[in-house]
Amino acid sequence: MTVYVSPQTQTQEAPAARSDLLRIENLNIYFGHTHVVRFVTMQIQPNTVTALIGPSGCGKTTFLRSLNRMHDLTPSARIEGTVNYHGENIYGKGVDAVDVRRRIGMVFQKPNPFPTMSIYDNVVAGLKLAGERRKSRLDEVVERSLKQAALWDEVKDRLKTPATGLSGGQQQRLCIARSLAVEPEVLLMDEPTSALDPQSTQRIEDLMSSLKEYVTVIIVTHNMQQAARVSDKTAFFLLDESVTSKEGQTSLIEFDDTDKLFTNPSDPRTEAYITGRFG
Ligand SMILES: Nc1ncnc2c1ncn2[C@@H]1O[C@H](COP(=O)(O)OP(=O)(O)OP(=O)(O)O)[C@@H](O)[C@H]1O
Repeated sequence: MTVYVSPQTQTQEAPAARSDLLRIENLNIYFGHTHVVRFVTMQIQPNTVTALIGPSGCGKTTFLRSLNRMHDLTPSARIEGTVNYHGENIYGKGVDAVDVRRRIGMVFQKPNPFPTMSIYDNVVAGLKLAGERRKSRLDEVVERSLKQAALWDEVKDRLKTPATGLSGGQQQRLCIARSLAVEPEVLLMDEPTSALDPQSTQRIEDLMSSLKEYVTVIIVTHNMQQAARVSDKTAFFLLDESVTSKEGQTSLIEFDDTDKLFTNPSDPRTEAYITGRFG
């Protein structure tokens, strides 16, 4: 089903199969002359958690941000290749980036609730912006989203108090609730626990498996144990400058079931990384 392309720009292409929620093909990302993400091709299946791992600077965040057009406002960024969402390129002509970001949401490294707003208003900020005013509808979305983000029980008696009164971990779950409120299909998470204490990290990790019921999650993490704990699939990224042939120049070294990648990787570079020999 086409969900974000205006009627004039819809293509006649048949919709992709449900198993092809996101199909990334030959994706290259440059900042100026620097080739940061190279020839990445991968498919993301619905209702899965995919972890992106790899050494610092290998382009994980850059890749993640390309999946909902977050580089649009970076003048030096250039993107080649395609990111097909339900069979249509999100970078295609006439595609509305705001609409893409509603369907493919993002949670950032540091919790960033709107500081002047209450817990309630944070959750419904996106819906209100889209014109929703019905109190019953807003109430319903607040309860549903906070429950999905495993925060409802902790805040249900203080919804109208400032979001800044919450702990860091609670603020991050509030940001997850805020993203879920507009019912995205995909949630991109950029190291969502790196600013949190171990207990809050654990809460978010626990949340991950239930989130899969509602959304497809793609998460960048520095923490390999976390990737192994929370994800179904893992993608290992690396910029291997020793490879000179164009065919070999891909940032995506290995992409497989998480169990397989961590126990029996196919590529020696993956093995070297997961056993701590570099990075
Ligand atoms: N806006 C930008 N302008 C120029 N270069 C950038 C920009 N954003 C990222 N880069 C560069 O792109 C490369 C990849 O960065 P990126 O943040 O994607 O890596 P990463 O794998 O997520 O690293 P880390 O694990 O340290 O967060 C780095 O060399 C970085 O300096």
